Amino acid sequence: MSLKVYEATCTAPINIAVIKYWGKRDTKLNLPTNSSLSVTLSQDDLHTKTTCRVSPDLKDDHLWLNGKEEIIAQNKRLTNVINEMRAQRKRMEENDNSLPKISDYNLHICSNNNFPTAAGLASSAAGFACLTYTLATLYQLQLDNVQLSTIARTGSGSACRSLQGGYVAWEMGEKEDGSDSHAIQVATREHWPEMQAIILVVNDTKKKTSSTLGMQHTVATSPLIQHRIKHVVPKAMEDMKKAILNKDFDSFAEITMRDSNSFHAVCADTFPPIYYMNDISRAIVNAVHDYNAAKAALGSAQKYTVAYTFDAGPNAVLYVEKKDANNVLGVISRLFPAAADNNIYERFTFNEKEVDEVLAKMSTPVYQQMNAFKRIIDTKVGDGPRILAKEFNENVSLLKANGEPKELL
Ligand SMILES: Nc1ncnc2c1ncn2[C@@H]1O[C@H](COP(=O)(O)OP(=O)(O)OP(=O)(O)O)[C@@H](O)[C@H]1O
Ligand SMILES: C[C@@](O)(CCOP(=O)(O)OP(=O)(O)O)CC(=O)O
Repeated sequence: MSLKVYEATCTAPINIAVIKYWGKRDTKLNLPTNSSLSVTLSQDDLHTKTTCRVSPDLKDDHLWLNGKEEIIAQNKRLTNVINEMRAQRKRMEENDNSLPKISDYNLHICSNNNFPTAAGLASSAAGFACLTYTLATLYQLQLDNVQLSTIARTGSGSACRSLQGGYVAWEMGEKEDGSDSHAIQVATREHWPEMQAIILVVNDTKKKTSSTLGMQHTVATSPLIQHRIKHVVPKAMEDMKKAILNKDFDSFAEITMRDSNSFHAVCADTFPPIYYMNDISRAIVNAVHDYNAAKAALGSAQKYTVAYTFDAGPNAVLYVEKKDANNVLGVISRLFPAAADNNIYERFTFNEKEVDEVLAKMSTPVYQQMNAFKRIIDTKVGDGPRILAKEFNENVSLLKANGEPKELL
């Protein structure tokens, strides 16, 4: 006879930083050398989904990521989060005898990302936020989002910012134990609903230098990062919070682009240098500056209509207000053409006359190589993690009744 099963399934969003986290002062606890700030993107488009189950039936702990087993004991990031959540549950059980002793049961975890893993699309952020949130739901822990963020941080730094929706700051903190290094919401997604993001996926394969290692090399070898930490980021954080609260797109855009450039400059200052952006990324940067100038010349009251940012990879994330998103994409479709048999732009309809008007004021040449993008994701600002089920539900769970992972769809 099968014994009682406790299970939870949740989803969590990715976040894309507009002020980047790059550098650790403590590599075990993922304590950063600077604060950072990000925008949470909609889970309707990109998300991690995770099911966690405990039961006296299960013989060992197991975790499957995108259908493939990961050995938990060999992955410090996973053990950090899982051990801490178990310990929290155990303390609760010790203080309340009426609670079932589920912290002693083995765990089966199944997690799927609906987008490429380890390709610079913040999979570790969504992944560890989802793991933390799903375990908290399973174990019924009474922790708020700020407390959860300190635990998710020990899995992957950027994950602490995916526990809330909207605009989220990760305050670096000062304490050695990391208890004050957590994420705080700056504004909800409803505060600035016009904000949209367009992700131009240039490459969706696993990157050569992981963020974890890349930032450690930068801290160890780059003199420039000291300037970034001490003088650039503190002011950018203050100015960015004001820009968001005032819904001031010009300031938001300029700080975002400058910070992306500052981050890639410290990567280039690393020895040997790290280059995440490629020729297509740089062509996008030039096109965005040219586009902004053309719009201003055509009488736009804004200095910037669109902003770019690049994480540890060549993919561009463009932030743009809803009123401008279609025109920006229309111009991109002309400058980065798709071959006749490539339908990447097909789902969009552009006002070709308005696209021509902007292009006439621009000097960026058409990119010679066709099919620059593997995929285009147009999305909006989103909410924090969602609970899909607090018990086993066959339709929602990623695990079969016998505890094995379901086949990937
Ligand atoms: N759903 C998940 N559950 C648990 N761990 C995950 C999940 N998704 C990703 N990870 C972990 O995160 C690692 C990828 O992190 P990495 O920082 O290299 O790439 P990324 O997060 O996609 O890119 P970046 O952080 O630079 O934007 C994976 O190899 C895996 O260990
Ligand atoms: C460029 C970034 O995306 C780097 C993210 O680094 P990670 O959070 O993936 O690093 P670890 O803490 O080692 O897991 C910038 C950012 O998201 O702030």
